[in-house]
Amino acid sequence: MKKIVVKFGGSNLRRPQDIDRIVNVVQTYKRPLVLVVSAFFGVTNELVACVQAAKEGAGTAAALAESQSYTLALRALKKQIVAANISDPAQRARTEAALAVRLDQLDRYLTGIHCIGAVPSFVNDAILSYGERLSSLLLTEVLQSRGIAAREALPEEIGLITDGVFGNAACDFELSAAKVAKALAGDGVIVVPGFYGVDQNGKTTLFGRGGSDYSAASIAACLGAESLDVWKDVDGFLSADPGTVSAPRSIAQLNYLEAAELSYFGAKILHPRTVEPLFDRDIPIRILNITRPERGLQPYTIIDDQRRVTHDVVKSVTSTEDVAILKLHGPGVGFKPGILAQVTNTLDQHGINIKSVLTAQTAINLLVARDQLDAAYAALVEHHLAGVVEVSRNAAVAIVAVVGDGVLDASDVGSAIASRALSAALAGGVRVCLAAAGASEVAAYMLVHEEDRKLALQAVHAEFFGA
Ligand SMILES: Nc1ncnc2c1ncn2[C@@H]1O[C@H](COP(=O)(O)OP(=O)(O)O)[C@@H](O)[C@H]1O
Ligand SMILES: N[C@@H](CC(=O)OP(=O)(O)O)C(=O)O
Repeated sequence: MKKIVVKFGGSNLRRPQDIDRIVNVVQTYKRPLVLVVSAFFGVTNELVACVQAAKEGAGTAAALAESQSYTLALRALKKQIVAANISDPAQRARTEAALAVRLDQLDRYLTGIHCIGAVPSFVNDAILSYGERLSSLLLTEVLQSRGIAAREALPEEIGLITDGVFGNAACDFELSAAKVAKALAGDGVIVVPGFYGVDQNGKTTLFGRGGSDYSAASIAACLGAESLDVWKDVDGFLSADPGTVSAPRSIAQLNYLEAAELSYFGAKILHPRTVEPLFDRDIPIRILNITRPERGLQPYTIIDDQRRVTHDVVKSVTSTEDVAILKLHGPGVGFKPGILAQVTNTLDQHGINIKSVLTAQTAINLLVARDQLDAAYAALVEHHLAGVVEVSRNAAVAIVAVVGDGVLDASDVGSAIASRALSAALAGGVRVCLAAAGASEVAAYMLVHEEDRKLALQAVHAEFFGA
């Protein structure tokens, strides 16, 4: 029987008693499972803050004291969770002892960076993985205490090998697939901490923030799983971020392309690369809501390869501020051959990814991640590109995208979608800097002034889904 890979994230782990809901879900499946689990809500952010304080304090006593007070708070939180979920005193003591071993490891890493006054990338990734390492241990122990045959399997033990890029790794399927499948064979429930794999030397490499979705997708791909079931705290993929738009609609089905574009353009519900490993393996992603136990295992959203153009074409509207514009000005930059090649080579040498390129006769617009803007600007200014008279940058922008199969269709409805979105934004008073349609079959986007992001999202959502 094929396995189901089930992912529980921080949205399912907010309070100590939330573990109970997870145990109930696991029992509902009544079959062997691979669980991928994230850190408790907020824990990774705290670890990031600890590392940041260490970097800034560069080995000072104050920064060390801050780290120690954080790990003490984490110990207290874990004790609370154990007390809320394990009633047998002997097992409680055993779990606390096992957690203490892991917390001691974390303490040693944190003390180490204070001693050397620096945070090497491999240590950074190791430290940030502890939220997940604590959750997987804890969940395994709680499942065992409820009579469920469960065991923990760490990425370094099962051979989840990455390309070795610290902070933003990708899974190496050639090296991982067979080993992971073998290690995760067999009955029972196997709990794997998400968020990281290991390089070929066994060093922890993170999959980027929110990366447990991608861990789970990678494991599902290695196993040729029946499905990847992702449990969240909302009714599946929604027509917009519920934090910005009131009463967005639940989307019953998305195809892989649509889901990939939505995550790329900022829909926070899935890590941007979650769909990648599943695309050509035909493994569906099912999104379920842990706060609605009455629905059992019925998903709200299924993401698969079915390409369906709905009557209203647009399935979701999304936005992100993780973007900036780099503009190369020159009287004939759009005309001269070779400039773009030089630009991409230069940025590539500095490890900068170009999200999009829009050219005109007198300007080349490059969209890059906001945190790479300054490095990209410096690299291009330093390179002195022939024909470029000025390089300018603008970080005060946001992307708003409409996504749905058929958005760029030549039919009347499809071709009207991008202009409807743009008109709705403009009519709502949004300052639009740039618009693009055609780069993807299923998405069109516009760049707006960052202060107008919410307004734009609300106006465009209202245009397609009603106010
Ligand atoms: N289009 C969207 N559809 C559904 N949820 C969204 C969307 N955009 C943003 N979200 C947010 O994503 C959250 C779930 O994702 P996340 O917090 O990353 O879960 P987890 O931590 O479990 O991985 C929801 O609580 C919701 O606020
Ligand atoms: N805990 C990590 C990884 C992760 O994926 O978390 P979540 O599943 O809660 O998005 C983070 O916060 O980045």
